[in-house]
Amino acid sequence: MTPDVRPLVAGNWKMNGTRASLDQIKAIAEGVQGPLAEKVETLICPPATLLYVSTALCTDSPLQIGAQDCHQNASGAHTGDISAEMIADCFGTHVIVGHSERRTDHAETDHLVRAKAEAAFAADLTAVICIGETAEERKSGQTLDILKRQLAGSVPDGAKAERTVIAYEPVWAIGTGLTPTSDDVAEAHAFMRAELVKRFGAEGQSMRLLYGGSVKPSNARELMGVANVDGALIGGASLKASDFLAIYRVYEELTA
Ligand SMILES: O=C(CO)COP(=O)(O)O
Repeated sequence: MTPDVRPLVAGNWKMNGTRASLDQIKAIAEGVQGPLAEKVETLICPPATLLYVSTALCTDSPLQIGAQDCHQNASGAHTGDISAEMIADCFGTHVIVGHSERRTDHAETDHLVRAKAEAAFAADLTAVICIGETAEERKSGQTLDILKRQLAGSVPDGAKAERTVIAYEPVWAIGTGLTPTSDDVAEAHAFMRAELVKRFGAEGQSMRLLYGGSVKPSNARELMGVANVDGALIGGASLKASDFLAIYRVYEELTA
């Protein structure tokens, strides 16, 4: 954790979820009611098809709803894409940009990710900007160089802590059940913090740095307890309300 920074526990449903899954959103929305919500923010990013109906289910809950991607332009001839403005129009509050699956599946570059984050800011959304090294890059000792390059390339100038979340997701840890050691997470997060402070000063000190990649109820306590880890970006385990809530509740102890 980072002193004076409110953690964020976020779920990325990826290309999973139909109307039947709305029961899980409802259960999460109910489960995050209570005093812990004053200390810890929560967010679920369902597929775009469920965005509007999900926000409607959360009107009485602190659970926030976001999207998984946006186009860099505000509108126009871009078949199949959605804009940040459309997400905001559905009462979404956040958008994930630069997830490694999009960098791979859609050849997204740091330059494009930065433009998407700028589009998010323009629509008054919080951008959850994802970065992380591949297994090969880690093996060859390039992890910190990759993080440096991705941070420099993907985070817009003028990014503010209030609207910027960085998610460190080692590509090799996503959906594999593998996680870095606490020491490796601590090293990566301390490095990212230092880079952000160098560039953004006090704003960089309070930007939230999430860890993502095989976060489960069984390892959340350890990972969330690492210095400069201000929450989680959870894939598979966020699809089940009981798992998501179990991860959220590790903060009962961490914030006590
Ligand atoms: O990619 C992720 C979240 O964005 C992590 O996914 P898993 O939690 O399924 O490893």
